[in-house]
Amino acid sequence: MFEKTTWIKLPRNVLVGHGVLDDLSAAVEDLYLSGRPLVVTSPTPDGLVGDRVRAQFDVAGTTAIETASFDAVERVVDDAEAADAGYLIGLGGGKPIDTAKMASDRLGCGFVSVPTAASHDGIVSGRSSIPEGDTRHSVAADPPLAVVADTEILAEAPWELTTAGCADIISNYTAVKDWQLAHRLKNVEYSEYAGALSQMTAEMLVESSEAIKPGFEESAWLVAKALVSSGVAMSIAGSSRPASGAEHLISHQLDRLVPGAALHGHQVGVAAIVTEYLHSGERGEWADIRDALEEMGAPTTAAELGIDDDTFLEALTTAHSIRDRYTILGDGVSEAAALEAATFTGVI
Ligand SMILES: NC(=O)C1=CN([C@@H]2O[C@H](COP(=O)(O)OP(=O)(O)OC[C@H]3O[C@@H](n4cnc5c(N)ncnc54)[C@H](OP(=O)(O)O)[C@@H]3O)[C@@H](O)[C@H]2O)C=CC1
Ligand SMILES: O=C(CO)COP(=O)(O)O
Ligand SMILES: [Zn+2]
Repeated sequence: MFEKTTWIKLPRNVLVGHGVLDDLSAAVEDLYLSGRPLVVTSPTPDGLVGDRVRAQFDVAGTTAIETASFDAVERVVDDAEAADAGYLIGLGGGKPIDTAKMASDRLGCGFVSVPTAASHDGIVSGRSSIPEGDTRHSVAADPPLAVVADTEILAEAPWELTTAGCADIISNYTAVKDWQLAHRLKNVEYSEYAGALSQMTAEMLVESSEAIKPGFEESAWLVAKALVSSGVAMSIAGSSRPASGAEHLISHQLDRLVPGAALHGHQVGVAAIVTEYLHSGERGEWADIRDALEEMGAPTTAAELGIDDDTFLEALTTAHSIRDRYTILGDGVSEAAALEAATFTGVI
């Protein structure tokens, strides 16, 4: 008997464009959700657009979180239960969106993603990435039922948040290579559809790089569309594999070693330069990745991340151990090989 089953969960309504925040209630109404929403946000987004969101609903309340943590998830769950909320609206960057995503999974209720920064592809994905002590849990959760990405708001956010989103997408190149490698060496299941979509998303963004400049709302639109596409690739795969390989392991390890040093997307971008070198050597495409990041104004060195060389090297040599995910890091990169890769590529 043929036993393979595919279950792909995708957002139903995706709105990307100028002023679409004011269409949030219409996008939600179209989902036939019942009950009142709890708005899950953080201080800056709440101050910027919280009232514009609340004005559209009879809200059950607002929970503002400072950091993404399991405690924050618990707080949201408690607040939602106390207020008898019917669904959650995650409003802000990755912190409140991931927290709302995981809390909605715990509550068994719907969740709507309203990003105020185009900073990474978690705004659309069915993964929640929550740090706890020394580890970072990437937990499967349902993707948002709707995504409402107002390009006017995204374009007004600090430019570095947008370049972080670009770098998160560019890192799809190396993530797909790692996934293919794991498929060949470890028989890890590989989805041609998800791999192709993820790679194409990175290619299209790089081809548009000249149009990605601060002060242009079209830039926010291009990046937001790429983030949606990358999130869909993860949904098709049922894992973050299409968008998270060795470069993400290194970034997660940096989060442990130097929490808050740099944005997620910027860290994975710099790490991707090195992992591309590990994949394809001196004449490989690592310089193309570096040039694309540079063109978009994203960091290309550890120093530009605000991270010292030794810490970067420590992350590079230890990242393989933080998660059961086979990548080009194999069972560990030696100190000498790490130094060679990072210096040859100019990352340190
Ligand atoms: N699920 C997934 O697949 C992924 C999840 N993540 C997770 O996302 C988190 C990081 O997300 P990221 O978005 O980078 O970080 P944050 O949510 O911390 O946002 C970054 C900063 O930008 C501020 N901010 C947000 N929107 C605006 C705006 N419009 N204008 C001005 N400032 C703004 C935030 O303010 P404030 O401090 O008030 O919040 C914060 O200081 C991490 O926890 C990471 O694990 C990352 C990648 C993928
Ligand atoms: O950041 C991500 C994809 O860009 C999610 O990846 P993780 O599963 O490594 O948290
Ligand atoms: Zn990422």
